[in-house]
Amino acid sequence: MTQRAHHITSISERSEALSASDFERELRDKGRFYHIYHPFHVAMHEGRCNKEQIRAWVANRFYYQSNIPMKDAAVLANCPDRAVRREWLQRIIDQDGRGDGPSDDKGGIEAWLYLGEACGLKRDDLLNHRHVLPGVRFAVDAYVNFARSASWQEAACSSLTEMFAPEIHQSRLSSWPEHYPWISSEALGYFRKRLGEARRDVDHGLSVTLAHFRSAEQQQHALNILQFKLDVLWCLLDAISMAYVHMQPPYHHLGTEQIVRTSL
Ligand SMILES: O=C(O)c1cc(C(=O)O)c2c(n1)C(=O)C(=O)c1cc(C(=O)O)[nH]c1-2
Repeated sequence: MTQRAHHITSISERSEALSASDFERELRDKGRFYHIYHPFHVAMHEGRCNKEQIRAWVANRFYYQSNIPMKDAAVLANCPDRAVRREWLQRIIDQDGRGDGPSDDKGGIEAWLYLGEACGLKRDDLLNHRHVLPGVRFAVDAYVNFARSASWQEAACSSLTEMFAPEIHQSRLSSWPEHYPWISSEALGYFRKRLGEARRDVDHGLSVTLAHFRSAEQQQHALNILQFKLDVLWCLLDAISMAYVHMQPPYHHLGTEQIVRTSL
């Protein structure tokens, strides 16, 4: 806590802009706040999650997954630069795929549904977001709304948590087969697929960010945006922990009483 407070002060007091390489180093240093260090993620990595907790994570994380293409469509909608749009479009295709035929790339969302079904979840329940906790919904919606209202460069910067994603996907590929052998290894295809895609996205997002945020003030703004996105990811796991580790989901005092939720 003290270390973090000190870190933030030291950057915000700086009046001169950092060189591109120092700025990149500061952005990468934010990896200290990545959700790979969240107690739920650590437990998942170390094989301490039960089936219900794994299923809860997969179902709730799917809400993030489903919203990524809408977030990327918001970036496109706000971007007047055709060359950037051409490149950014690939992110939507990565998630949505190109079709459902045997030779088509079915995309990341379909790969996540496959993972969900391999974990014992129902496809319809995933698609209807039946298991999604309010805290997860609010955090993910905050990310999408940010991308809608911010400039496309700010939204590009917010995607930079992906700098830390290959390590987290790799950690799941390495530890899940040992700890959770009831999930087939083909079902981990999504994590494999993202290793390369995330690196490519980061090259693009980083080049946009380094070129756009130039003054000390702008660089600090970019670091704040990245922190906001780290907060989004952390909050997802907080909500999941509350419900499935501490066994205190929202309104748990009412016992098994069903909540009727209709869209607003
Ligand atoms: O499972 C994860 O821990 C994780 C984290 C992140 C991230 O760091 O934002 C992404 C993904 N996965 C991911 O699969 C993905 O497609 C993705 C896109 C983005 C983004 O902000 O545009 N983040 C992430």
